[in-house]
Amino acid sequence: MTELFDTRWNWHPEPINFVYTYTIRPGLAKGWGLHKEHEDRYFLLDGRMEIVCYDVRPDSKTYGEISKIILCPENPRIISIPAFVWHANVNIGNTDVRVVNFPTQPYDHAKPDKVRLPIGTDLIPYTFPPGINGW
Ligand SMILES: Cc1cn([C@H]2C[C@H](O)[C@@H](COP(=O)(O)OP(=O)(O)O[C@H]3O[C@@H](C)C(=O)[C@@H](O)[C@H]3O)O2)c(=O)[nH]c1=O
Repeated sequence: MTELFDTRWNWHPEPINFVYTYTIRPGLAKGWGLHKEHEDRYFLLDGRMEIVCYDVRPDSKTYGEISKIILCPENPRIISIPAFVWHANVNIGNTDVRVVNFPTQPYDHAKPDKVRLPIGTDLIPYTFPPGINGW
């Protein structure tokens, strides 16, 4: 049994109003993606996932930096990705990754809050290992 979210933790000021799950096959990445309005809040259900982040918030102390977070079953946790942080979610294991996302806004089918770049872009100073394919 693993709890995913509890407002009494006072971990995040925004309530839950929308939840979905996604899968990433081995060797694949969802990225790069950036949201201008909402935060993503991820909880890993299965597999091993590395999130590579590139912070383009001008007022951030990590502006211009790359950071990486690994989500794995040995260390269950919920993490948030702020708006205006590019992120690529990479399956670094041999089995499917399954993640629950509790974004701070519901998905707008008519106008998705999402900007994409290919993972091989020159605009982000990061090179993925050979064999990783994005969208
Ligand atoms: C997120 C979402 C997508 N969709 C649809 C729209 C589209 O046809 C299809 C795939 O959409 P997406 O490409 O946005 O979903 P996905 O490929 O899961 O992209 C993900 O990428 C990472 C980097 C993120 O930042 C996540 O927030 C999420 O956007 O699913 C929904 O119907 N509801 C939803 O809540």
